[in-house]
Amino acid sequence: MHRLLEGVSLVAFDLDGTLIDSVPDLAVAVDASLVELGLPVAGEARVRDWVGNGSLVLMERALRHAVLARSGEADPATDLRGGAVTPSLGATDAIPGIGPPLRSVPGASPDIDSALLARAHAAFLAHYGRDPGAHTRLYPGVRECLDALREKAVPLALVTNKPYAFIAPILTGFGLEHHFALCLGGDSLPQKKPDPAPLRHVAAHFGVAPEACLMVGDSRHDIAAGRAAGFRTLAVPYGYNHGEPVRDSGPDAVVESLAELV
Ligand SMILES: O=C(O)COP(=O)(O)O
Ligand SMILES: [Mg+2]
Repeated sequence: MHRLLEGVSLVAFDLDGTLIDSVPDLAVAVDASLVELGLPVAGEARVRDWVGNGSLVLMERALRHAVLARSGEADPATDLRGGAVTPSLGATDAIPGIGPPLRSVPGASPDIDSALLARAHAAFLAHYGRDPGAHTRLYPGVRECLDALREKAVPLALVTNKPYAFIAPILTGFGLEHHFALCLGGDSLPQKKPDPAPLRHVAAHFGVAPEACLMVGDSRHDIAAGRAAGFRTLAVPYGYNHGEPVRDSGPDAVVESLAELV
């Protein structure tokens, strides 16, 4: 058993990039949505760097990239990875929602019209919802870890920024729907990670002191939320962290596989 688990009465897991490699399905849905809007596709490698702040921000990042790509200014050095999360109203013109050819400085983030973002997000939810687990896989060590924690009778919670509606179909596909006593999606509360509110909610729900709770995740948002909530924090390095090493966020420990936890 990992030292961080000593005295722990509740474990909260992140989902995407921690338990499941969901990017193949997310990328298919992002690209199908972009095609529907007449925009260039993004591809799996880019989508991997955009996951982590929920589906609306994912589509905002995808639109920013598509607008730059369409105007021939997509720049591999452009940092859209953990980029802007506040949609702003932009001019609309040729394609509804996208402004005139961008007078952008390389690396600048174009404004995205809120109506276009709403359309793109609705398209994404429809495409992804068709079969959110089709090409999604559990990471090695995950089942072993969850089964062992269940045997130890440690209550488990799932705290993801993914919309709540997708959690059950994915967990059910892996036969893991009974492992979690509580699941929160990115739309379950007004706040999502890195805000500590979802983790505080989980700790309060089970009546466990934050010091006796462990947050396990793959991104800086999980570690920041865990720390701000007073949880212990454990990171896995194989997931999605906007292309940055999650170690840089200062988790209490890092494990290569969740099997090391138990
Ligand atoms: O939907 C996302 O952006 C990522 O979800 P996660 O919080 O499970 O990593
Ligand atoms: Mg994650």
